[in-house]
Amino acid sequence: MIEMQDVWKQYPNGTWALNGISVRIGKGEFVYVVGPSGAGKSTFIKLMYREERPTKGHLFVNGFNIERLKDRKVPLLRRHIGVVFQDFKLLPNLTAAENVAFALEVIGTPKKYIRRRVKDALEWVGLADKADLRPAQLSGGEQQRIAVARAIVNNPQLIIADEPTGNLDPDTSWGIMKLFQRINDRGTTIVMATHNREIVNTLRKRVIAIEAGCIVRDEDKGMYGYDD
Ligand SMILES: Nc1ncnc2c1ncn2[C@@H]1O[C@H](COP(=O)(O)OP(=O)(O)OP(=O)(O)O)[C@@H](O)[C@H]1O
Repeated sequence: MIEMQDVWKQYPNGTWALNGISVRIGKGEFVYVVGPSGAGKSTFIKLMYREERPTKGHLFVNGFNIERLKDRKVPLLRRHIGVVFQDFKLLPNLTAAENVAFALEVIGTPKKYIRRRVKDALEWVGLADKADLRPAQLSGGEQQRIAVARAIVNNPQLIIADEPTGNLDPDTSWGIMKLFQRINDRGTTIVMATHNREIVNTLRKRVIAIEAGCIVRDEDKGMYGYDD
């Protein structure tokens, strides 16, 4: 599903964020990406949905060769990937339902399918009754549930999450993790960067630790392993 072969990433200002990453993540895996601030976790994740391009090395995601992927083909890649962010990134002027629908509109889903699928996704995250509210009228946890609905509405093979519980209190965070667990139970691969020690040490999964742009640990049912 994801294969990185000696991937390096340098930003235009000269910073090397990744220094030779090789890793394979199989279909249906649930992987936490951990490491100190500035270690390269977000960069690692951004390469997977072609938000950033590798400077050197080979990277394949869902059968797409990311280094060779033309800009106009990026939507084809993203059709099979759902992304969840720390700050939700919902569009403020759209309702919850419209935010979820937008993800289908941009990939050209026929209108007649959109309404049903949005309704199913909102029911799935338990927020069918908030469909007509705007993000500002929702709690942080509810906004993140809407973001999860948006990520899964197209039934992607891969969910990428960058600190999805970073802005949430512990109880709300566990609610979001239950959703991720259910998504993974359906066979969807999950890659999640996190600083949440309690979640990593309780809901045990594969742990990839990145430090200074290198993978320093890769364990099945691993632990968080940092004091921050
Ligand atoms: N757009 C950018 N331009 C220049 N440097 C960047 C850019 N994005 C990230 N970096 C640098 O690349 C390195 C890795 O950053 P990255 O955001 O991947 O780390 P991180 O592990 O996700 O950190 P955090 O846990 O704080 O989110 C850092 O030194 C950072 O300053």
